[in-house]
Amino acid sequence: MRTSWADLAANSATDNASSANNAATSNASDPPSRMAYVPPHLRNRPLPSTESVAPRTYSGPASGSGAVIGKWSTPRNEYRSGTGGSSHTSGWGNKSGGWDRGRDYEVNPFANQDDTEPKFTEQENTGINFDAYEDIPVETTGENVPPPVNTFAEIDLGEALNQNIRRCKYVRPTPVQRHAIPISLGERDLMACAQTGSGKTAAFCFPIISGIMKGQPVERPHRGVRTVYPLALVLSPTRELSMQIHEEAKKFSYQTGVRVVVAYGGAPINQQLRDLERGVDILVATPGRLVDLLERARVSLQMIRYLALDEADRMLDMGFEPQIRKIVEQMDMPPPGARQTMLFSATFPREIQRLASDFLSNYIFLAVGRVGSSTDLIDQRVEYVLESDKRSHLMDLLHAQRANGVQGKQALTLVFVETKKGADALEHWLCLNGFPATSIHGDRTQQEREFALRSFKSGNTPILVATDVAARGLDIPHVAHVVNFDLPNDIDDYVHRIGRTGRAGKKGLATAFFNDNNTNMARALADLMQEANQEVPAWLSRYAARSSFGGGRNRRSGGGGRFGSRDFRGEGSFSRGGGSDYHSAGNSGGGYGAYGAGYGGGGPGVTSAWD
Ligand SMILES: Nc1ncnc2c1ncn2[C@@H]1O[C@H](COP(=O)(O)OP(=O)(O)OP(=O)(O)O)[C@@H](O)[C@H]1O
Repeated sequence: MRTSWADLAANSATDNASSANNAATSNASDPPSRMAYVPPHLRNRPLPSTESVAPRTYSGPASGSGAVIGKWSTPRNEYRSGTGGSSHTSGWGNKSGGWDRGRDYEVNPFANQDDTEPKFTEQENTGINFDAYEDIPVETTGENVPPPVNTFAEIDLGEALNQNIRRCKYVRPTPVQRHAIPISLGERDLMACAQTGSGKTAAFCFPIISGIMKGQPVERPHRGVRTVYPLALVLSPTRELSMQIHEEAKKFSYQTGVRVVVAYGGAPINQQLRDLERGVDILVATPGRLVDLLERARVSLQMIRYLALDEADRMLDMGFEPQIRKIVEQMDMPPPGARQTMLFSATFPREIQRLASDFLSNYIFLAVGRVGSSTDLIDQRVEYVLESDKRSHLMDLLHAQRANGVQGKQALTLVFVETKKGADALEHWLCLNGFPATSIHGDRTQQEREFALRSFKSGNTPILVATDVAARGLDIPHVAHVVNFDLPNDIDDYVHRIGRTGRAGKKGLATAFFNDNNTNMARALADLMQEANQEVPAWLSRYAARSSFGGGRNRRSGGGGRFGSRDFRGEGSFSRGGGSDYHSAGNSGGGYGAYGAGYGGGGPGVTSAWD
């Protein structure tokens, strides 16, 4: 018999919360344990003059992008409890270590974790359940596919990078890494689809860093003194994801001589310009801010050798496609074939694959698991909840979860809602009812967004109410429970949302509230759950049967079995368990039949806050 959701949440919380609590208490200079709640309508007001808030000051050497200090000169009142500390997360703190590079100085990205959180980190990456991935079917399509590897040692990534992989405590490559890294090192273009939390970031970062380390030294043109010429560009759809990729890439490139800089919107551009001027090999950016930098001629893409699009399907959907085309096709970036292009996501609708092929040259398609499938590490629940009952139902979940949690602590719970207003309202209501919640959405300032995320990650505010701005890519270690308070209109968005838990081989729980407003999702949801070996409630199957011929933004509805709809080019070969015996499997049918217009949109007031 199944255990109840509350037991499950408690179980994942036992793993998660204790470490989260460690994280929350591990650093004596962290902000006080709970920030003062400020209702949404009172946010963004200047602090009373009596309030003393220590300004952030950068006391480290003039340097690297890691030392982004003093970004925000006017702390908001929400920061009251947070500004005193100096080292709550990387990026703000004054860390030590690293090497000199001219007048420059590289911050040691491992300093914090080595000093204060050894157990936390160790548990993090050695706790990965590789057995969970062993049986995942892998499919590759394309000419002369380089064979996969089983260990990092088999790949010649360079000693400095290998050393960082050890520092990250990555013992073995994950399946997507086993396949994608040799393909990229073989200088092939790649479209890669692998489940959420399966290590795609490293899969594109390692070959880029290694390639830059080993490549011929480059003579950058002297177009303008202030124009910089990165060798690699990594684009991602949200600011927080760009920041996260930047943090990861800095760890991987520590002491390799490869310099990584991030540029994203909502933050003062001057600091980013200064970081760029100190030199950049890999630029991680959101599209809007990059276009700004290109138009100011502060960045040239002329020397780009590597282009990586994370969450590539999102980057090429209607919202972003024009900006991406501008960056990739209308500026000075070398064309496909003259650069190496890597596209990564957990979902890849057929139409987006077709668009994406414009950016690629003779590419290899790699699918680890079914395209767009969720990992079966996530226990998925769907409950029928009327709109008017959602709040009380959520409260019941949270109460039970707290009762079952470690030392009565709330496990980290991420609650997705449809609108920004809805996020504010739910956060307010939760706080009024004694649940420590914060929120992240596109109407909050970047400063507030970053603070909310830090507060959630540290466990100070263990409930985060979010719009889809937090749906993709964010790797928050101890999220025990994802609640789809409002279901999205697109099954791929659901896949990304629930993928914020059950990461890196760990188990997680996802609960969705379903009612008659969500009938267009019934079939896709039931199919997805079935595919991930989840129990599909009989009532949901009935809705699914009824809505089989309905429309909705359900891109799977023509889909066939596990190997349905993969490489849109239509040919296929796959291997099971990642072995090297590639053989033709043909195309087992299906396709993303009903994919159509409207992807990524949303009605008035229903925007989901993408950057
Ligand atoms: N080889 C490895 N060994 C151990 N841990 C790893 C390994 N590779 C990646 N990880 C860890 O797994 C977690 C998930 O990785 P990552 O964020 O890259 O996933 P992802 O596939 O990009 O997920 P998403 O689809 O949600 O963006 C991270 O915490 C990362 O540090």
